[in-house]
Amino acid sequence: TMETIDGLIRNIRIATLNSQLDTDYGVIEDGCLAWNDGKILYVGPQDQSPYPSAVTTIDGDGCWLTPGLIDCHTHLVYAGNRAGEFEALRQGKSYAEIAKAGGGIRSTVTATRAADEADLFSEAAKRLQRLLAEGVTTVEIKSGYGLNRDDELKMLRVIRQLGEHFPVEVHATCLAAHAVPPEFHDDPEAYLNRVIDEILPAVAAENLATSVDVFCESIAFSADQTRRLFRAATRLGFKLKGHVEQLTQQGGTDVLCEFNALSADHIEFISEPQIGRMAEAGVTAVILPGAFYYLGEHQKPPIESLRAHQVPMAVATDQNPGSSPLSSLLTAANLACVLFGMTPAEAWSGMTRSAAQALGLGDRKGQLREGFDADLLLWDVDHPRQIIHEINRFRPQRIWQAGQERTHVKN
Ligand SMILES: O=C(O)CC[C@@H]1NC(=O)NC1=O
Ligand SMILES: [Fe+3]
Repeated sequence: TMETIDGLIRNIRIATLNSQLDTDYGVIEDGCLAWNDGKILYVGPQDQSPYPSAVTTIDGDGCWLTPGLIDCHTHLVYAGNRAGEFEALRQGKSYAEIAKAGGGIRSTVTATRAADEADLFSEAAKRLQRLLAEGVTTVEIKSGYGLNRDDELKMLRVIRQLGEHFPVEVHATCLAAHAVPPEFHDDPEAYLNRVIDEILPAVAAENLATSVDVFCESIAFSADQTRRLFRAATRLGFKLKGHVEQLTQQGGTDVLCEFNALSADHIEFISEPQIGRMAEAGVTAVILPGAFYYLGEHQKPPIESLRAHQVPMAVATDQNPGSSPLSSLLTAANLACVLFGMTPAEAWSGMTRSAAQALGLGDRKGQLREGFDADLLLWDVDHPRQIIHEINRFRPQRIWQAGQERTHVKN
């Protein structure tokens, strides 16, 4: 007899998100899904299921089942807040002016350096729980507010602890190349040497991050400096991503394509040839409408061109205190549609299949497919598009992370 499997959900409509086309949800009506040991065994029409029952058999009562949500770009570990800049931004001061005046990233660096691991953990935990309540089952969290070896390691240890403490898969990214810290007196080259010679090796030695990221911008690091950073990061075995073409055109996207990086993030100022290179190099776009919205930017990322080149488009919160104080991935998805013209189906792909690709997880997450991780959300809606349409309205009825149901997540 078939040994009993862990779980089975029946009487459901399923949005598998398993078609490479962003235009549809990969819908299965009258479906069921079975899992064992945290992996999906069967997903398909109920009347073809080889599994009649399981240890846990659930009647989905006609609800929709989707993959768990993936927030593939956050800076949610930091101390303090930047509410004081809110008025200045609204009065027309630019993000770059605030940064040049010693505000911006540097003020969060000061607060984060002064905080200990316990404080950083407890502050970040509150923000992470907001994402978990929406059904986020995988999250990427960056360092980048330490900007020296000890404080970058401190941040990355907190990021690891968050993954150990909460029912979510955390992927850590080292963003030591986020800004030039005050002690380097605006000398990016000197600080970059410190990142390459001291910080990245220490992070690799403790295995505290799988990817390296960079802020390639007029107020941070150039394309050539990005190339130098990526050479070192590649030698140390890191995967690569970058904040590129966010406020100006710096050529960062070209460097990402040279290195077949995982993702190009922001890309409001990307050019048509750069999009073509992304398609050839298999680089995923990460669309971050929270920063565009909060900073009052005007240049939108070229969604139509990305769509025409079939570049996968992820959507993420970019949760950070200075440019995107947004702790809702569903709101980010709504903004991507309303501000940038993404469709709800593209936004759903952006929070699942394409977000997995942006983290190099496209072979096991972001779709309801046999052999993939059993990260599942059950929603009481008539169609998944409602979840993107109504702002801050819906939460999953039930959440499974690697086949384990989350019993409670404080909202
Ligand atoms: O302002 C902050 O604290 C982070 C800003 C954030 N980092 C980056 O590279 N681009 C951004 O918008
Ligand atoms: Fe960011």
